Amino acid sequence: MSLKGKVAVVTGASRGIGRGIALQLGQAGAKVYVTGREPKNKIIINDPKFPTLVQTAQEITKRGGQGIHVYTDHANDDQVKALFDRIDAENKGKLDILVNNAFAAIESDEIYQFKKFWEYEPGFYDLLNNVGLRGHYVASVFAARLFVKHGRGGLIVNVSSVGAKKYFLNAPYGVGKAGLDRMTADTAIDLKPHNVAVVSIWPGPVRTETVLKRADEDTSEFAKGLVVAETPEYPGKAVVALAKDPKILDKTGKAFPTSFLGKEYGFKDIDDRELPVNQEFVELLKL
Ligand SMILES: NC(=O)c1ccc[n+]([C@@H]2O[C@H](COP(=O)([O-])OP(=O)(O)OC[C@H]3O[C@@H](n4cnc5c(N)ncnc54)[C@H](O)[C@@H]3O)[C@@H](O)[C@H]2O)c1
Repeated sequence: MSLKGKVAVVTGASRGIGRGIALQLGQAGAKVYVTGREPKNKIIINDPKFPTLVQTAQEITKRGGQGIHVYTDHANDDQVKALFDRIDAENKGKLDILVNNAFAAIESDEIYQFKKFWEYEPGFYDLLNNVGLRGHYVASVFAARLFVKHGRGGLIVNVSSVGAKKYFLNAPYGVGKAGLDRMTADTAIDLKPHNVAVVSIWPGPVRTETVLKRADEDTSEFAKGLVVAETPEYPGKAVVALAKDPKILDKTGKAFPTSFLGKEYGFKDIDDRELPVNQEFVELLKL
């Protein structure tokens, strides 16, 4: 079963997990709208050393889907509304999948300072949760309006983390991820009568460009752990499996580790590794 004919949006897809998810959706045949901020330095757009939104869209098309890049700053509600208006107009209201992934803090140096919450300025909370939690809420509002108006069902996947259930990185990271999983649970209740499922995924450590660059400069246990980490496309395989599941509404409102979904749906990472189910995550989620 392919995703040909399906229309998807992946937010924050110029690099990292968003890019990995967008590429897998494209490989499965979907039309994928990918979002990210417009680069300030136009010269890098065609430089293969710098992952860009345009390159993600091109790679989606190369793999058999249709990639469309739409420069969108997810801190700007008007731009997000314009994105969904465009999708509505270009697809006669058809939208099947929204993946809420854009996240502003991983690229900032501050997050790696591992300070106590009061040692950061209050605005640190906004860096973690404006494009993250709030931006995911805003995109969900506009996507839900399309899903409900056109009555064809749908799927929202929220990219969450173990930070939803235990201390990870810093206090506002956990607040945002716990809020996101709660958003998954509560928006799922509102959307279930419209056959729209909402699911959170928890990747394990992922070998994104940013994380690998940090790991090069780092000798911590976290950096060593990356040897067994997921590639950015493994969460993408999880999203594709969820999108193909005819019983997806059985999962609505809940969070799932990507490795748990790998076992359940029988997919491997793109380098052919079968990732062990993360038992700590499974216990935290009481799956
Ligand atoms: N990397 C990991 O190991 C890991 C593990 C579990 C969960 N996660 C979660 O996955 C999500 C993505 O993380 P990542 O590691 O891929 O981060 P990343 O920094 O590599 O990628 C974030 C993406 O969001 C985009 N973005 C940032 N600000 C934006 C804005 N204002 N508007 C539009 N796009 C914007 C970036 O351009 C980029 O494409 C986060 O929610 C993170 O918590 C990451």
